[in-house]
Amino acid sequence: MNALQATNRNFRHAARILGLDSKLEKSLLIPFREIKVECTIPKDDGSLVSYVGFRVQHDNARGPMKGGIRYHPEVDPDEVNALAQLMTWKTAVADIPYGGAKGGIGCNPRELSNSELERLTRVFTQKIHDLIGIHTDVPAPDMGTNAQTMAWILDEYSKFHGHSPAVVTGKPIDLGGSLGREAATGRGVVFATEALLAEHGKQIKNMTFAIQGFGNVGYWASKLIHEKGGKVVAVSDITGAVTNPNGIDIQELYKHKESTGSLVNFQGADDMDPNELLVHDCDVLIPCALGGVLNRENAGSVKAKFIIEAANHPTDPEADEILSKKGVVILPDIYANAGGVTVSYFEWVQNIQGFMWDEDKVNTELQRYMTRAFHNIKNMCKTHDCNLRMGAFTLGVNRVARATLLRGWEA
Ligand SMILES: NC(=O)C1=CN([C@@H]2O[C@H](COP(=O)(O)OP(=O)(O)OC[C@H]3O[C@@H](n4cnc5c(N)ncnc54)[C@H](OP(=O)(O)O)[C@@H]3O)[C@@H](O)[C@H]2O)C=CC1
Ligand SMILES: O=C(O)CCC(=O)C(=O)O
Repeated sequence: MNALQATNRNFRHAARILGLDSKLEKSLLIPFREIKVECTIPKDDGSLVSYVGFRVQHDNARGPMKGGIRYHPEVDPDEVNALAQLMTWKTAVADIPYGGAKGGIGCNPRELSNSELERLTRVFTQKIHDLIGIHTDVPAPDMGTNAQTMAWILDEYSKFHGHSPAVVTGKPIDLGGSLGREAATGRGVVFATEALLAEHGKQIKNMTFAIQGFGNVGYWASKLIHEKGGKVVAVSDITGAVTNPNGIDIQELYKHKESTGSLVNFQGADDMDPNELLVHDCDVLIPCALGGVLNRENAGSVKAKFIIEAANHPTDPEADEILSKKGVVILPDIYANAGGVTVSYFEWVQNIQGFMWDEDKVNTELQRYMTRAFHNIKNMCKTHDCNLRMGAFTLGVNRVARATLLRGWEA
């Protein structure tokens, strides 16, 4: 089952629980608009290379569509569709006034120079500039993209539409980015973890964590967990994995990766097989990289008691079933990683107001939104006697369904 089939299945399950009308269900599932563009750029050596870029705008019943842009070799239309749909439910779970979208380019950013990445981003923006906008669709970073990518989109978009900082979020502070946005997804993951653990009479301090991915989300989540006294006993990235049963010093590991480009051969930990990361002995597993990493092959061997889905759709439905039978508690992506889009919303609000918040205000508001969403999900779990994933899906789908019905269908 691919990402789209899995996401559709979860949506349909939620629609059944909510007793949605079948026509409304169908209309919520079909994307508002799917964009596919060809992007040809000259490489640094003068040769031409073509890439395919996608933007799927899933739903706008609750507000402008919102979601990241991913640069990764495995980007495909079904995955972007699934990720766009997840954004619709995520923004509704977080109760921010947005719909959902996602974009991506099938490329390997590691194999492109900075100037090639800039040309590719500008060509992609030229192709989609009339379909995105402050009140229509607002992109942000995702895997393989960052604040610099957003700066190029902002600059290219502004050539057509005038200076428009609110057209993207996750941009550099000097161009109107928000304090706290870079750390926001990881910080939100930590607030979500704290809310979940508190329900189980536990806290981060002294619990053990295994973290897959050491990019934006993985780095910030592991750094903040380490600062709160949690023991990060294993970390992996695309280059390998390291482990230390006494806890890894995350800042030292970060410096090591900065200087060597890799996690391996770090003095403060032992190298380990990266395939072992997801089944490593720990209390809490946090996937922060690719989708579909937990599947029927490895789910039975997972030792963690809690899984926090910082990545999007890291658990496929078969793994979901195996893990819940084992009693593993899964905090779903559409809630666990919503801190990023929540602070993106704060950034957009600041741009529109022309007023900058200090970082404490951003973090305090983020915690309030994450805690409120957790309690709303728990209420749905009680009402519908369902797990946290269905609690989050029913919460999000119900909000979008209500907004859609209120708008009405008259042509
Ligand atoms: N950025 C954000 O605000 C948000 C991101 N997310 C989700 O979080 C996840 C991570 O995104 P983000 O941190 O932004 O992306 P980044 O590109 O910053 O980091 C991705 C990380 O995953 C690692 N990685 C890639 N492939 C593998 C692999 N096969 N095994 C182990 N590690 C791997 C990369 O390794 P290396 O460092 O070696 O390249 C990198 O450390 C994605 O699923 C994304 O959709 C969700 C909400 C918001
Ligand atoms: O910050 C945003 O707008 C979107 C972040 C994102 O792509 C995600 O939550 O998956």
